[in-house]
Amino acid sequence: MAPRVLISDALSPAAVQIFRDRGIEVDFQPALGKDKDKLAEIIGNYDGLAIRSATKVTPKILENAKRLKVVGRAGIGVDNVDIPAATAKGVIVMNTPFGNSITTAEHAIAMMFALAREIPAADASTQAGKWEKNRFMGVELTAKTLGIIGCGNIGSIVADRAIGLKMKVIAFDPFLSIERARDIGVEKVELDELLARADIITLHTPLTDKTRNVLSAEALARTKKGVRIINCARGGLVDEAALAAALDSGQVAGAAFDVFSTEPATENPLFGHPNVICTPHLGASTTEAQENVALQVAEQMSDYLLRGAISNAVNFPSITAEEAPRLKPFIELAEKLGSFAGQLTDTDIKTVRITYQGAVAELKIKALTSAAVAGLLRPALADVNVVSAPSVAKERGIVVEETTREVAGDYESLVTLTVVSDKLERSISGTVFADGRPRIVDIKGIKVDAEFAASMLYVTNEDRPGFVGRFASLLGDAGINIATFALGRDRQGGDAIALVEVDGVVPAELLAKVQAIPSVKQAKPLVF
Ligand SMILES: NC(=O)C1=CN([C@@H]2O[C@H](COP(=O)(O)OP(=O)(O)OC[C@H]3O[C@@H](n4cnc5c(N)ncnc54)[C@H](O)[C@@H]3O)[C@@H](O)[C@H]2O)C=CC1
Ligand SMILES: O=C(O)CCC(=O)C(=O)O
Repeated sequence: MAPRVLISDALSPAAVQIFRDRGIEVDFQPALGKDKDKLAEIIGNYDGLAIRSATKVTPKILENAKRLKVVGRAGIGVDNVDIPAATAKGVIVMNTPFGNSITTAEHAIAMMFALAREIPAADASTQAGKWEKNRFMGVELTAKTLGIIGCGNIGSIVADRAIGLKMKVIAFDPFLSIERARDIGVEKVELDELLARADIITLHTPLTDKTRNVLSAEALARTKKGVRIINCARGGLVDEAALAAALDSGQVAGAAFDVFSTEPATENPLFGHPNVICTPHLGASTTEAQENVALQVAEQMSDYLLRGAISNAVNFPSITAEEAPRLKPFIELAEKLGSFAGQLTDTDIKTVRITYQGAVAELKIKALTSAAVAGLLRPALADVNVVSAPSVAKERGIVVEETTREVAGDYESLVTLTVVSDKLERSISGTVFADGRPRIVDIKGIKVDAEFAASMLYVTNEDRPGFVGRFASLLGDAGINIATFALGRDRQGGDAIALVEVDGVVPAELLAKVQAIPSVKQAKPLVF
């Protein structure tokens, strides 16, 4: 069945075409994002959801999204998606981190000019027939200092354009290296210095606990008198009420805002102030940017739904379309090793250690580790998956450690999963043979060679004569056919294991009889 995608915001129709060309069924309902009840009602029919900013992907929507695999944000900010809730449900969330950066930077520059020359007010006055030539006296931008808070993709494009306008650019961004600052021609400063020196401040950070109200009443009081402030990033970065007061007092000469603490913004402390310019979150609204992000999100979502390739996911490592087929058998191996250990472990798991040896060490091991942890947890938590597994493990206090060793041993690739609980430490190793099928090659240091089969019986016993005969005849008497039989032991007369593939489910009475064989220590049915 072809995957189905819902577009619930006003994306460029270019996205619809991409989905159709790739053989994905698509429903384009650009106004649906505003109707959360209707969205909750129909989301269960879709594998993918493509959005801009109007759709809020809440826990309630996700609760109903039974087959949803991916949310694609045609844009940068994913603050309208509950990422922890999506991750917990195993839904990949991807964005398009560069497609609208130039356009948004241009909007900030446009806002800067509009503020410097009071263009909106002058326009309104002129068109009202007033010809108030003496009312509007602007400021020149050349040689002024622009303070950028958040100098990432958009901030650095703004810096580039401002340098072209012969402005001096200073930036506050704790993650901006001195080298990068030098390369892009900005002076890296601390926030206090930026506040004290900037003639114009423009914000380009995401909204986080650290950036919320970065321009608070107290910060605004430390700005240069007559500063102008631009926010084309996220509402909530500036304390709007404090800014309105600073505009009233003349501490701030003007403000240009594209984003507001509540959106859609129908009322706001800044509205109606003579030195304020507002736009309705138009930063990304150009034909070019919308086409870029729509095409990109549709390509990314199609690649994931059809080929398992992941790019620009905010809650999972990237996997290219080339890597996906190489990774697939190892994801299966890791998940099954995890499942093997999970089915055998009844006690609280403290630590999971996964070692990747040989060629597999060069693959995206983060994805493999997530798969192993998902397999490990699934016997206890049915709906954990590769995306949600790391956060579920963290929630349960399970430490996940991964190690890579490039040197190959007996196998070209070897994955070893060790589970540590209060009572025991258990290791199991596997590999993928040339046929692409995962194999178990070592259990607790005992060499075996077995495939993972739908129904298996795992037995540990003392290595004594007679076990195999009794065991096989018990299965035969119960009418259980043995498909494959793998044996291993650490030494003659030592610990031995049997891993048997059987047709059908192992009945409880048979299990009890196997457990009653004197040399048997443990017998456990396993399903894969
Ligand atoms: N108005 C609009 O329509 C649009 C708004 N945006 C918003 O613009 C913002 C920036 O986007 P990008 O530049 O693409 O993101 P980015 O991730 O490339 O850059 C953000 C920068 O903020 C910095 N930063 C993080 N915490 C900080 C802190 N506490 N103090 C100072 N700097 C900090 C980061 O180090 C990074 O360099 C995002 O929030 C995004 O949602 C993006 C596109 C359109
Ligand atoms: O889609 C939009 O218009 C908003 C863009 C935006 O805010 C973003 O990409 O972060």
